[in-house]
Amino acid sequence: MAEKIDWSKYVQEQDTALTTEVEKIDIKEEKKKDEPNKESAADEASPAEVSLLTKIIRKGLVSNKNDLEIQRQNPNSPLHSVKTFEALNLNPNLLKGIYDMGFNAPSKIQETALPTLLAVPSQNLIAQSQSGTGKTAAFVLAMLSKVDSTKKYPQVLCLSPTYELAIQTGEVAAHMAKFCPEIEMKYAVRGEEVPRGSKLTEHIIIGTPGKVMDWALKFRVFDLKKIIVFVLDEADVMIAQQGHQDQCIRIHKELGPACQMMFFSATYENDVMEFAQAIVKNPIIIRLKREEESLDNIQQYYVMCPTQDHKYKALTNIYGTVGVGQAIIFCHTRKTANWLAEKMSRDGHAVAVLTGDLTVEQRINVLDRFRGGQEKVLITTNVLSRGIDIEQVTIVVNFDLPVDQNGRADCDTYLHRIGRTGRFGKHGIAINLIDSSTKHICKSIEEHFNRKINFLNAEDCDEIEKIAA
Ligand SMILES: Nc1ncnc2c1ncn2[C@@H]1O[C@H](COP(=O)(O)OP(=O)(O)OP(=O)(O)O)[C@@H](O)[C@H]1O
Repeated sequence: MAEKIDWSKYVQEQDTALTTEVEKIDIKEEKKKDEPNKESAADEASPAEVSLLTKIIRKGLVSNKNDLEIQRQNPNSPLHSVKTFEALNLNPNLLKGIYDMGFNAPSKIQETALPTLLAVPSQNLIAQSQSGTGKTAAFVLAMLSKVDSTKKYPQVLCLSPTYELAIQTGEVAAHMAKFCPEIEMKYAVRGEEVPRGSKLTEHIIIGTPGKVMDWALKFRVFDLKKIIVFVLDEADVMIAQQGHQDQCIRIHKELGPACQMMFFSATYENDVMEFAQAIVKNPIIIRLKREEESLDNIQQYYVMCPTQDHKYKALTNIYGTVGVGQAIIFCHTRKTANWLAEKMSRDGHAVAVLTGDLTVEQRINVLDRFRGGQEKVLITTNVLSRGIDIEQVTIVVNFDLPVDQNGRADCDTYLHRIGRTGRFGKHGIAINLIDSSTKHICKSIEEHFNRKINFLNAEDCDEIEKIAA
């Protein structure tokens, strides 16, 4: 008979080993600047909130103009891309599900990642691609393809950082598996309970780390050793965020050596990527090349405004003249955002405001209304800087330029703020309201991206009309 393992001892040992490894790699728990802050500080969201809001705000596929960079540690790994879903030799009922979702051809990340995800023998993957480029659909398709429905136990495990994202992924899976009723799924999220002593018979588990850990390690309702596919969605958040990190790593440690790893994220900080590579054996790595090109369709301007009131006047002038589409206005603090929202509302504009004051539910509500066009102007802070993917947004205004904790130009945030308008070859306009004390920041941004930011006279309606044409 096989020797009985003392799991609690085993888990403890693994934890200690892992903690040492994590410390060695020096993953920051969460950056201080991401913490909810005092009134005067910049308003930032946690990565988990950002990813949730990003998903909520976005509709439809974002076409990725940037190249993906592929690295592989094992040169013998097969690498090819596919231009059609048929070329993947999928179960015909899955293919039917894909077409039923309205997908005609794979997106860039799908054409690159799917052959690796579906390869036999299985191949580990760490993939990065921007939000909305089809990552979820890619790993869901791989999850469904790998299931052996004749075996009545969990074989695929997908971890998401939040309840909402787990449900969203489950909904994608349910739609894709519409014509494969034999594949069964189970959510391991809050509110879902399983009787102690029972064994799960579903093939796929989609859940949050805490619940999955309870089910797998405390109640033992399924066996992590039998999982053949392990998906870490929002891997960046999962690895870098305290709480999630410990749980994911514990779960990961329990998986069998042959389990296929699929790590997906829109962003990977370097230390997180380093850590991912330390725990995923021989992965193929698909990384996004830097987004420099995303400024191509966006005309950038600056307007000189000596005071806050001048900024306000410039803003209403520009918006009143351009008038079409929707606008997002970024402020540095919640206080400015609320002040501006109040002033614009008083002047009869339909504005929405989204700051870190609101609960996640309230933010979703605000975004839903904005996406539905109920408000034309959304005033926000950095809480939303990485989540702008609303097609009808034609103007992004930096009421305050993004700066880092040291008051220097925050070029990454600038790119995130303005880089989501002007998609699909459409023109987008970015307007920066500056004064003599922030002119140098505008200059730094201009130099960083090597893209001209032109002067705009906000009192000259003809000129404004010209830029909007
Ligand atoms: N091949 C495709 N053809 C058409 N639409 C697609 C395709 N793949 C995905 N989509 C759609 O594009 C949208 C974005 O896809 P998906 O949610 O998979 O992106 P994502 O990269 O996972 O985004 P995020 O990082 O926000 O999770 C969804 O509405 C999805 O239904």
